[in-house]
Amino acid sequence: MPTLILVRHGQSQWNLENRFTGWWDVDLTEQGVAEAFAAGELLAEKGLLPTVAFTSLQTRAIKTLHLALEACGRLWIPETKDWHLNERHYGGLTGLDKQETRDRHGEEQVHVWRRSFDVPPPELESGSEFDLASDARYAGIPVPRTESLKLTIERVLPYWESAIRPQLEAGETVLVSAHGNSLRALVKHLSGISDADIASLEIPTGQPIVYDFDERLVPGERRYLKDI
Ligand SMILES: O=C(O)[C@@H](CO)OP(=O)(O)O
Repeated sequence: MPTLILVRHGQSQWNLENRFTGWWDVDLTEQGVAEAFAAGELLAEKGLLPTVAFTSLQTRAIKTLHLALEACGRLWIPETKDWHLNERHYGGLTGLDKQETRDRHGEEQVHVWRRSFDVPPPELESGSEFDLASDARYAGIPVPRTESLKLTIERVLPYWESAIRPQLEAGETVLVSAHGNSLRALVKHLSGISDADIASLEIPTGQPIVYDFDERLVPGERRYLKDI
C-alpha cells in the first residue's frame, strides 16, 4: 500500500527565539536534532521504512530528513531537494520577534498574517538583510517577496502532482520533510480542509503524520504515527 509520511522539521533556532522565519535559513536547535532523530526511531519502531524522500532547500528540513533517515537506517534512499517545499515566505515580517510584532500591530493583525488563508504579510523590501535573491541555492528560482498560505499552495500542489504523487503511484513509501506551512498546504489538500478551517490547523515539529493511499490513490485518514 502506498504510504506518505509527512514530518515537520525539528525545533529551529528561530522557533526557539519566537521569530518569523519563512525562507530564512536557520539551523536546528539541540532539541530539534533530538526530535528529528526520535522521528526516525519511531519510523523504525513502527516498521514504516521510507523508500523515497523529498525535502526543501532549507537546512532545518534537510537535516531533519537526514537525522530521521539515519535513525531508521535509510540514509541510502533516493532524496530530492526542491524549493517548492520551502516554508511559506514571511515577507517583511522575516526576522521579527513574534511577540514584539503583536505588541506593535495587535494580536488580531498578527493572527491574520500568520493563519489567514489569503492575506499575505507585507512584502520584503529589496536590499533587506533577509533578501535571498542572490543566494546561490535560488539561482534561476523566482524568490517570492511574500506569500500567503494560498500562494504557498499554488506552488506546493503542482510539485505534489508532478513529483511526489507519481512516487506513490509507483507504490513507494514516501517521506516528506518540510515546514509548518508547506505541510499545512499539503494536508489541506489531502484531508479536504476548508479555507476557513485550515486557520486552526497546527503541525507540531518532528511528529510524523501518515496517510495510507488506496489503489485509486485516494488518501485515507490523517494519523499521527505515534498513535498507530
Ligand atoms: O516562522 C515561520 O516561518 C513559521 C513556522 O515556524 O511560523 P508560523 O507558526 O507563524 O507559521
